[in-house]
Amino acid sequence: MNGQMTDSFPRPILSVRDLCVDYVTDAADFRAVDHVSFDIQPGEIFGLAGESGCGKSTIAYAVTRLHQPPALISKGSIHLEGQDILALDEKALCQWRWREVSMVFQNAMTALNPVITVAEQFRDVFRAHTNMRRAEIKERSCHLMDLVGIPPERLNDFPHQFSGGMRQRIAIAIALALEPKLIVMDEPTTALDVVVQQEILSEVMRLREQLGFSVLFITHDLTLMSQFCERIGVMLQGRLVELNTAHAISTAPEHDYTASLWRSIPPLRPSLERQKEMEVLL
Ligand SMILES: Nc1ncnc2c1ncn2[C@@H]1O[C@H](COP(=O)(O)OP(=O)(O)OP(=O)(O)O)[C@@H](O)[C@H]1O
Repeated sequence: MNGQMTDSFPRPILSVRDLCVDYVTDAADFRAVDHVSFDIQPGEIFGLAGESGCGKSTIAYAVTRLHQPPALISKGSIHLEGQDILALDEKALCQWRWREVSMVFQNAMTALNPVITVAEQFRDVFRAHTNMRRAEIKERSCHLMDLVGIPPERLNDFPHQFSGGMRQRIAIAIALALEPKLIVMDEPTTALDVVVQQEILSEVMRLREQLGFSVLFITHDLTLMSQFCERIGVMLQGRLVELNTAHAISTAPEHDYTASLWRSIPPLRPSLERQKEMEVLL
């Protein structure tokens, strides 16, 4: 497969090799992730695309070691900056999450605790992972709110007092709190309207420039993904069937399934250029 980028980047931040994840139940075993390998480079936004049920979220949970039974990693390896993630015990994992890798999921309401203020949610993360004092935590929380474009005065509000887009920005701010190397975003903007979606993703790109983190971005929306990601892996029934630059995936998909994903998106106002591309694919 193309798009490995080995020449320009000497060492990946995340390296997933030959990963297999099974759902093991009394009734049957089901292989949700089937021998998947990919790397994410420092500062790269890497996308995983594919239809519902192809195993994207299972990979997100495995990479963050948030997977729970019946999910079982039955084969392969995951390294973050050379560290073997599958070898970490629970205590090490607690230190590792947020500091090295953090997560933003689809529904911020489930990520944010509805009964405590946003300030308290920041405080929880800082208290669990740093020795920062109260004043320092407040200052850092204000800075993070500012970074994602929400007035710091709103720190004392509760999650339900914010719009869906603002809640997702707050989830991103908390994910950035300890300056992790990798942020896993699983359908982070799916529940939002397209304008807010674009705003938030532009914001993430800007923050990435500023802070240098990498992103594993998961969505079923290939159009959005191709605007946002440098490289894309396309999944089908647990397998990674194509991995390439976003440009190549959108202009010259190599796998029939990738081409069929594009065909399934109805263009609202296709440009002449796009019409020609579509004709080639069809
Ligand atoms: N707890 C579970 N027990 C058994 N099978 C599961 C479980 N969770 C997920 N699966 C199965 O694993 C496969 C991969 O699911 P996964 O959620 O990773 O897909 P996805 O690509 O993220 O889909 P979506 O975009 O709908 O979230 C699916 O076939 C799903 O039915």
